[in-house]
This record gives sequence, C-alpha cells and structure tokens, in this order.
Amino acid sequence: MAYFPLYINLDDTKVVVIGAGKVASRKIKDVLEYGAKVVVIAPMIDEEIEKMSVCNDVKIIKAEFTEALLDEELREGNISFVVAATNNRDVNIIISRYCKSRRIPINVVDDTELCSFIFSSIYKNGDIICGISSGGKGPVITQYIRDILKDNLPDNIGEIADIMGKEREKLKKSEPDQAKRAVILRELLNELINAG
Ligand SMILES: C[C@@]1(CC(=O)O)c2cc3[nH]c(cc4nc(cc5[nH]c(cc(n2)[C@H]1CCC(=O)O)[C@@](C)(CC(=O)O)[C@@H]5CCC(=O)O)C(CC(=O)O)=C4CCC(=O)O)c(CCC(=O)O)c3CC(=O)O
Ligand SMILES: NC(=O)C1=CN([C@@H]2O[C@H](COP(=O)(O)OP(=O)(O)OC[C@H]3O[C@@H](n4cnc5c(N)ncnc54)[C@H](O)[C@@H]3O)[C@@H](O)[C@H]2O)C=CC1
Repeated sequence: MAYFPLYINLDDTKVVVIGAGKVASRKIKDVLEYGAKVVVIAPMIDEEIEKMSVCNDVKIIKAEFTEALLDEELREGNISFVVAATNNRDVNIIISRYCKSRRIPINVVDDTELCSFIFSSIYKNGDIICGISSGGKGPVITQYIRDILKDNLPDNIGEIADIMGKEREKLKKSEPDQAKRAVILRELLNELINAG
C-alpha cells in the first residue's frame, strides 16, 4: 500500500534521533530546518552533528540506547517522532517496538517494516514543499523527480506563493463568492508566473 503524505508542524517540538552517524546527520539537518528541537542519543557522534550541537536546538546524550533514556525524554515532554538510525539492527528493532507500543511515530532507517512513517525527498522553495516518496523503492528515483521539479518550477515560486497568500486573505474579505475568488486567483497566478 502506498504511503499517505502528511505535512506536520515541527516548530518547537522535540524529535529524538538514536544513532549519530551519516544518516542521522542528514535527518537532523532536515528537521532543524523546520524548527524542531533535536535530542541525539549515541555513543559515537558524527563530526557534523557535533558542529550542529553548538546551536541550542541540538542536545547530545553520549550513551548507548536504553529504554530508560527514552522514558526520561517522554517525562520531560511530548516527542513528535523518533528516528532509529543506529547501525545495529537489534537495537533498531527494540526502539521500533518501544515507540509502536506507545504510539510514538517511528522511522527506522534500515527497515521500512519497522517504520510507522518514512522520510521523503524534499523540494523546498519558501513555503512550497513537495515531499516525494517511492514507498521505499529507492531514493535514487525520488531524487530524480525532485530534480525535475527544481529544474522546471520558477525559481521564485516560493515568493509567488507568499504574494498569492496575501492576496487570497484580502479577497476573502472583498469577494464573497468563492468560485469568483478562485478565478481571480488563477488569473493572478498566471500573471505572476508570466512576469518571471
Ligand atoms: C524507506 C526509507 C526509510 C527512511 O529513511 O525514512 C529509506 C531506507 C533506506 N535507504 C537506503 C539507502 C539510501 N538512502 C539514500 C537517501 C535517502 N533516503 C531517503 C529516504 C528513505 N530511505 C525512506 C524511503 C524513501 C522512499 O520513499 O523512497 C531520503 C529520501 C530522505 C532521507 O533519508 O532524508 C534520502 C534522500 C534525500 C534526498 O532527497 O537527497 C541514499 C542515497 C544518498 O545517500 O544519496 C541511499 C543509498 C542508495 C540506495 O541504496 O538506494 C537504504 C539501504 C541501506 C543499506 O543498503 O545499508 C534503506 C533501507 C532499505 O531500503 O531497506
Ligand atoms: N534510510 C536511509 O536513508 C539510509 C539508511 N542506511 C542505513 O542506516 C544505518 C546507519 O548508517 P550510518 O549513519 O552510515 O552508520 P554509522 O556507522 O555512520 O553510524 C551509526 C551510529 O549508530 C550509533 N550506535 C550504534 N549502536 C548504538 C546503540 N546501541 N545505541 C545508540 N546508538 C548506537 C553509533 O554510535 C553511530 O553514531 C545503517 O544500518 C545503514 O544500512 C544507510 C544509508 C541510507
């Protein structure tokens, strides 16, 4: 079954990443861009993650995973989701079970079956976000599609979206007919795109 795309607000919420190698580093960089606060648990920390931890949004716990550490994080506050990114399959399985039994969304980087959600390739331009998934069939495909979007969408599509958003708010007050609003907005979009 294909995965359903959701867009969640991570701003100021806690994401726990267990394992701190190259894959963890990529995922941490991604979620920081969306305002998450990250707690990293691992005995060995990749240099890139050490660098990221100088900002207040990354806390490092230099230790092997234990359930008690996650219990403690939960006691301190809600967790948006957990990423199990260790290179030890047995540990990843334990983390997946822990999270699933508590209904905490879980991503396990080495096994789709252990995940309750997966990451996508992201095209981002301002607030325009396209998450592309192949359902785990291969990031090479999703990266290919992401690059097609990047090469073909106007570079200013994020700015265009900002303008459209403001105009839409104004129109909601001045034009009561929703169908007419949609026509006006489509025309405006065409104008903005053609203006380049
Ligand atoms: C299921 C999923 C779970 C998840 O991680 O969420 C998963 C799983 C696995 N990835 C593996 C390998 C690689 N992953 C990448 C890259 C990315 N992988 C990402 C997502 C996902 N990877 C989820 C499904 C996404 C989908 O729907 O297709 C991206 C999109 C997002 C992100 O991770 O941030 C990010 C691209 C970011 C960007 O857009 O640039 C590269 C390429 C590279 O590094 O450039 C390689 C090497 C090439 C290759 O193997 O294809 C392996 C084998 C490990 C091994 O062999 O040991 C597994 C395990 C397995 O397949 O069982
Ligand atoms: N989903 C994806 O996009 C991809 C997934 N992978 C898979 O991801 C996994 C991790 O890959 P890398 O980051 O390259 O590995 P890595 O070897 O660079 O890092 C592994 C990390 O796990 C930590 N770790 C090991 N045992 C631990 C424990 N008991 N508790 C807490 N942390 C522990 C280590 O300290 C280290 O920080 C591999 O299994 C690999 O097959 C690899 C490429 C892409």
